[in-house]
Amino acid sequence: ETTMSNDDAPLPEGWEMRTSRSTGMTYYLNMYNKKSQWERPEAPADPGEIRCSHILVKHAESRRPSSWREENITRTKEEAMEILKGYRKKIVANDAAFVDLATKYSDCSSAKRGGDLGMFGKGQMQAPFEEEAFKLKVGQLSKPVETDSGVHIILRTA
Ligand SMILES: O=C(N[C@H](Cc1nc2ccccc2[nH]1)C(=O)O)c1cc2ccccc2s1
Repeated sequence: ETTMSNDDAPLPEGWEMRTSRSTGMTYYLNMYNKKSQWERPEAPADPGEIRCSHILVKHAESRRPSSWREENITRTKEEAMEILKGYRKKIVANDAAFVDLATKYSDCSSAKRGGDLGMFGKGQMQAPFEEEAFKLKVGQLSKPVETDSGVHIILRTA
């Protein structure tokens, strides 16, 4: 064995270890695209597409300062950030469910789907949103993210 093999370390996200039925050799399966490789992966598998929900709080400088819940949104960006941090605190403290706050308060039309945006790949969402979303592990909640639409918190669901 020339290189140090860390077979007991956990595999990076999105990979699973398999044993070849014919040779008994260990190989690695990318759970997103079902491709296999002999080499132990060093980095998370590229998910290609992920699924997220979000809570958006718009403000006066939002690209479209209007939503299903408020025809003319006048709060400042700072106020929007404070409101959103309040929601994040409740979710983290388990005082409120993400989906309930999204349904009641998100200024995105996805509020009707509990904040769910469905599956998306790179190049579909505004860059700051995409950048933060693709960093998240499944089940992880982002810090507040600013886009031209307003201020968001993102929950990766798949
Ligand atoms: O862009 C949308 N809605 C905008 C607000 C908004 N801006 C966003 C920017 C990034 C990610 C989600 C975002 N939602 C609006 O309602 O003014 C979307 C609504 C929905 C609804 C269902 C699935 C995807 C989407 S994307």
